[in-house]
Amino acid sequence: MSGAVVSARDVDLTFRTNDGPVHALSGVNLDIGKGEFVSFIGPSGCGKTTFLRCIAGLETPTGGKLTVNGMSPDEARRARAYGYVFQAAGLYPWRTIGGNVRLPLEIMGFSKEEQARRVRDTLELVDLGGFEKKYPWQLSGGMQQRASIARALSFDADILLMDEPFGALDEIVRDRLNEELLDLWARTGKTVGFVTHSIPEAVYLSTRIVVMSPRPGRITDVIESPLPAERPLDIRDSREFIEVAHRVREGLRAGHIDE
Ligand SMILES: Nc1ncnc2c1ncn2[C@@H]1O[C@H](COP(=O)(O)OP(=O)(O)OP(=O)(O)O)[C@@H](O)[C@H]1O
Repeated sequence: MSGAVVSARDVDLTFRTNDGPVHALSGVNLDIGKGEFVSFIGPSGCGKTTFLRCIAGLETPTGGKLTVNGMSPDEARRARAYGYVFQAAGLYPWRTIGGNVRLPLEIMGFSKEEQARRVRDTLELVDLGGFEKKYPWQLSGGMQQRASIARALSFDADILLMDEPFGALDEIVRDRLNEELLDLWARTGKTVGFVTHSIPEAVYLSTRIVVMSPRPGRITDVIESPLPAERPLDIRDSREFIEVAHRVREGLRAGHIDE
């Protein structure tokens, strides 16, 4: 697909370790179009994080070609093409929530007025309007993760990369954040790359689900979601949802048998 936001062609990555080479990614081919929500799912060690880090220019493939917005990932990183959300919220405890969200804006040299406006707007966007002056420890785990999403959105990059952002949260909070994330995605039109271990989370959120398997890390299935854009939580009881979840599970199982 020309004009893809992310384009991967035969991407390979082998880590050299003291225990010998680790083939983390093998022959990865994938295009991610503008505005897609693409989830990566697979067992531990299948290379999900590694692939996300390659897109972010934080790891360099040892083979193949990878472009982000038509540039090398490293150029895209320097052009601030993406915001990145980690599994742990990673907020600085000595900064307020507003101060944390402001940090990338300070580093990028936005004016004081622009910083203030963007902090206010992005905190509103993640429903943390009244919490700018609070410290991270004063917020629940789910609220901290929303603040870390606000930090990744504050400079309005078109791409949002999320590495198991809700993995450490309980089921109910996770459900709510999933709903909020879908709403945010619909309102902002970002292109999202999302790593998860959870089949329901992947199926609920994604326009496409990329199933991966380990040793070597590779793509075993890519599933186009038939679900409508509008997704209330109880869509998880629908036949379409259960069918997609079933196909993901089959993909995971097939990858396992291949090992
Ligand atoms: N910097 C590194 N040096 C050496 N090996 C690495 C490095 N980073 C990752 N690996 C190895 O590459 C493989 C893929 O790791 P990766 O973290 O991408 O998997 P993952 O699918 O994200 O797993 P998890 O779900 O546990 O986070 C694993 O075998 C891992 O041990």
